[in-house]
Amino acid sequence: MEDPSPPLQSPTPSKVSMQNGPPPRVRGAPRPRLLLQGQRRSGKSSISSVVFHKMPPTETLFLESTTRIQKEPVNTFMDFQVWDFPGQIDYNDGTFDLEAIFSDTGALIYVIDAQDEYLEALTRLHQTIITIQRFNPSINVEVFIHKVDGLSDDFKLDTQRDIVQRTTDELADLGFDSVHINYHLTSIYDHSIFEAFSKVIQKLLPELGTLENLLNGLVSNCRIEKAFLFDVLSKIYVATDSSPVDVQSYEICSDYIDVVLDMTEIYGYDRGDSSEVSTVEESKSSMGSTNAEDWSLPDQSSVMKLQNGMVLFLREINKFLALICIMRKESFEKRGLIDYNVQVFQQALEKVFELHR
Ligand SMILES: Nc1nc2c(ncn2[C@@H]2O[C@H](COP(=O)(O)OP(=O)(O)OP(=O)(O)O)[C@@H](O)[C@H]2O)c(=O)[nH]1
Repeated sequence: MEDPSPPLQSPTPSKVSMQNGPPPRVRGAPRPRLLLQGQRRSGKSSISSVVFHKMPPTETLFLESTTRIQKEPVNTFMDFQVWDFPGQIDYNDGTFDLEAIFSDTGALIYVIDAQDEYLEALTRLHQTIITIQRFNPSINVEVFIHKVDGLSDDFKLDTQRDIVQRTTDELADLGFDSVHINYHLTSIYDHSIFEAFSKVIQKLLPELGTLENLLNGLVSNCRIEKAFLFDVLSKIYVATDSSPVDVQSYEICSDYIDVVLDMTEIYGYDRGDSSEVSTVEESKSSMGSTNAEDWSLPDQSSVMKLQNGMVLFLREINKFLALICIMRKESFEKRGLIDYNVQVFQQALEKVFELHR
């Protein structure tokens, strides 16, 4: 990889978002809720810490066992809550208000430790799905087959096949064959956990189709190979164009965000503390701020030329979102066209979020 070229439109790269406070949201608006469940030590708290708190994976070795439900607000481009359940919890002991827990939950993320014996975890998963169906049949059920870093590729796939088969058979026997479940192979030691979370979050976005269409337009107008709209703080990708995502493209874009953030932490200039914004009692969306201050930031971008003739182009969209494109060197030569189209894309995004308020 060559040295990153200096930002084209700014003498120093900006702090993409780290310096800004939590995004403002509508007071009292419900936050989509994600439930993290699974057996003890399956890795629930580690997932939440690595994805939302930038904890280095090796430090999760020292996490203590969760003893009560941890309700954590996550303030990124979209405000939501993650509820981390202790592994040993039993809902059916009569002490829980199941309706309150499950009724307006966006997704159940059930974590299974793939390095351990998982039959008991599967029994609990099946019971949980059946319980949830009573309160919220439309919930997204996402199974993270987790800690796959220690497994060979064949073993990973065999494990996934076995889990899918047992779950499908069991639910069909109990008359729940219409429940749709998504399975993800995950590990905190690579990008797979961020990719899986991206897919979970995308399903909660009513604007997803529009965002994809906008990205498709951008990609075809500027001859971009792949474009991602990233939430900078969590490195979750909010949307991408409709060409297939290959893991390498995702990984390189995600690493690029880390590079840009690290650089801006050290060399970025202070653009003022916009955290004041969140203390002002204004009516704002929980999804993509429409506050003029957030959207009218000076354009910040960064470019990196890769050895294989490709170019990585990052453009800050607002204080939570960044667009990252992978394109051929020749396509990047039409820089004016790219800047113009990205500006149009940015304005369209602003309107989309405004409309969904
Ligand atoms: N190899 C590997 N280990 C992991 C992974 N994720 C978590 N772990 C380890 O699993 C252990 C348990 O993780 P926790 O996050 O505390 O598990 P938990 O599900 O929150 O456990 P409880 O709070 O008891 O319910 C820790 O030692 C983590 O380092 C992973 O992807 N791969």
